[in-house]
Amino acid sequence: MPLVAGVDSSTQSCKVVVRDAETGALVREGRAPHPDGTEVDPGAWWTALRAAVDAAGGLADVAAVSVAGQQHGMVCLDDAGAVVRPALLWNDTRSAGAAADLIEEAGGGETGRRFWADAAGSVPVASFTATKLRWLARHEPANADRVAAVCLPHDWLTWRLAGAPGLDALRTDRSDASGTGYWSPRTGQYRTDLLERAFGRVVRVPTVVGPAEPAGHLAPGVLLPGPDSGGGSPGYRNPPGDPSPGSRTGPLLGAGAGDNAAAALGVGARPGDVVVSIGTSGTVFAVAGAPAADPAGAVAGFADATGRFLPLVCTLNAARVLDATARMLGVDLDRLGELALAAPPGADGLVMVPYLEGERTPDRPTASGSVHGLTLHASTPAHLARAAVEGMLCALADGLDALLAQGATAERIILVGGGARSAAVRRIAPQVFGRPVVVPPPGEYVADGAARQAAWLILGGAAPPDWAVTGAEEYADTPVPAIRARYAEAQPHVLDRVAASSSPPASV
Ligand SMILES: Nc1ncnc2c1ncn2[C@@H]1O[C@H](COP(=O)(O)OP(=O)(O)O)[C@@H](O)[C@H]1O
Ligand SMILES: O=C(CO)[C@@H](O)[C@H](O)COP(=O)(O)O
Repeated sequence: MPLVAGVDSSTQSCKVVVRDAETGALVREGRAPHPDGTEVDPGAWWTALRAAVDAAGGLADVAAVSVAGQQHGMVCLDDAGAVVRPALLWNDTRSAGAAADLIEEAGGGETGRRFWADAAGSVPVASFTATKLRWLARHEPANADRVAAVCLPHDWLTWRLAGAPGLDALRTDRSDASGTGYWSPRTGQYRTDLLERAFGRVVRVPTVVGPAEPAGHLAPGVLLPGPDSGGGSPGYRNPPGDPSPGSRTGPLLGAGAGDNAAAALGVGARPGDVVVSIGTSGTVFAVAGAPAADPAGAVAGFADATGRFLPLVCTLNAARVLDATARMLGVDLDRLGELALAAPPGADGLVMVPYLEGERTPDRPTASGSVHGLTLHASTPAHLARAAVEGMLCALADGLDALLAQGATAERIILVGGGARSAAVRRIAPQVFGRPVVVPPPGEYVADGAARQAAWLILGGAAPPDWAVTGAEEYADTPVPAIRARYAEAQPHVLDRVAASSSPPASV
């Protein structure tokens, strides 16, 4: 009964699961929080990973570990392997202007968007690593000059687990490489010309390893309790010039994956499935046999973690819309759900357009959220709670339409992520999507997908081991098209954000 571990280093927290490699049975798990913010010292992820591993009872008995993580975040390393500046995360919108510039420089408009969709699978938006590199080159030239390598959150954590053994040992996988903007899902190769276009020069990037290939070995002692070297300056554990990714005797490290690709692996998504994930981001994605290239920019043409493809739509505003609305109403998430279900479908015309962090799909990086249709009758906590759930789901339903327009089929819609723990979300989703949704039991499907990849690595074979996901429940209801119609009317009418006040609001 070999054991394997999977890690999900996501936006809000780090989760670790330890599972039986053959059956997939859960043996133990742990988690630890991440700091808030869209700019984070990678050292905080390392600290959280160590704490989550500790809470999961350690990794002394596992045969392999894979790390999945939030996509796109820019982790820049200098020649000595130290982090150059805090990572800019996928939901940091400061590089929106850089995205527009990259499209303009490629011919602008439809020509520029088509260039990027064909070359990198996706049209640049502020989320992608390439645009963050452009921002760094323009706004922090001294930091840009120090960059010797750029990698992603999961690449960096895998490298730290290997003992930070030199920049040559950086590894990534297809799914996360496909979110950089300088890797082609169609050819499976880096486009260093696009990296140079974005950053002004070519820097080192992680080697892309196949879905069931090793990325190194867990370095002895790297997770033992004791002083943590943090993220700033891990330094080299191996002599400079020794490119071996860590010790050759510890548990194997898997290639890892972007968190959405890992979720697809964790829920066992197959062609015909559309997964809707409601975490910090809202994502709608499908497993596909061919790469997507959407010049409109709504669908990102990512690769998956099995050798196939993962066309995906992402919104910046999902579970935190519920957090924010619960905060406004002074209730917890369970009560928010009860309130939402107490109001009628359509919330008597009250609509929330939930662009609380700007928005990525549609591309409205400077937008703020809005509430429309206020009347005396609809001015109740229940109506606002309902409008929040419906608005968040309407944005995802628009994503589903975009995915279907790119040729995906939705024989089954699978709902996952922290937001799927809400009974209101599960029950309102079929009304908004116009189709039933399947909800697997609450779980950490990104970490599970990473663990399944680790099991594939040690068991071998042409496909990952069969780990049955049992106990899924179907939620069905009569579609209520009026909810989306009213949302479509309200959606274009939002204000731009104003700069946040530096002082906290006075307590009431
Ligand atoms: N019972 C619940 N009802 C509604 N939302 C929930 C519930 N439990 C957790 N969440 C939401 O889950 C979110 C975290 O989801 P998760 O998928 O772990 O995010 P991420 O992977 O982006 O860190 C939180 O913002 C929280 O609002
Ligand atoms: O940017 C994307 C996908 O393109 C996001 O899905 C991030 O990968 C963050 O994921 P979560 O932390 O919300 O799971």
